[in-house]
Amino acid sequence: MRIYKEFTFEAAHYLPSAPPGHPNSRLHGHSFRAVVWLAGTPDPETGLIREFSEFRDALEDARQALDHHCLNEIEGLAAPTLECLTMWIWRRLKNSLPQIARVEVHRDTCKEGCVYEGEAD
Ligand SMILES: Nc1nc2c(c(=O)[nH]1)N=C([C@H](O)[C@H](O)COP(=O)(O)OP(=O)(O)OP(=O)(O)O)CN2
Ligand SMILES: [Zn+2]
Repeated sequence: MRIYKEFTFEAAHYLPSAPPGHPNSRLHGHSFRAVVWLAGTPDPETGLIREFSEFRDALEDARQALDHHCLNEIEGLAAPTLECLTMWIWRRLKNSLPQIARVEVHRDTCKEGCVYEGEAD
């Protein structure tokens, strides 16, 4: 069984891998929507996999680290693609949310996103 919670953030970035003069090589901004999934079995006494207020507090740490920042300046995000963002969020949260099972990052205005389920960890 899985539960999920979302958070959104606005951030700037540029892609160092883009050729000089390409729009992606210049600083620009996006609205992002992250969805974090936890997997587990409900505790037989509480009925909870994880209390949602604790879940929200853990996500708030990641949200504050990302929101209204230039992603390239954040340690571990020198190449701030959706792929790297999903892994960064996973690693940021795995200690506070050990049941983490899936991280999605969506860029809804561009109709694109990325899903990470811990393959590289
Ligand atoms: N595999 C990936 N490819 C690209 C990524 C990525 O994270 N993973 N990121 C980008 C850039 O961030 C680029 O800004 C996204 O551009 P694009 O998909 O063209 O989206 P829009 O320009 O339409 O977005 P707007 O917010 O409407 O400007 C490129 N490739
Ligand atoms: Zn971009």
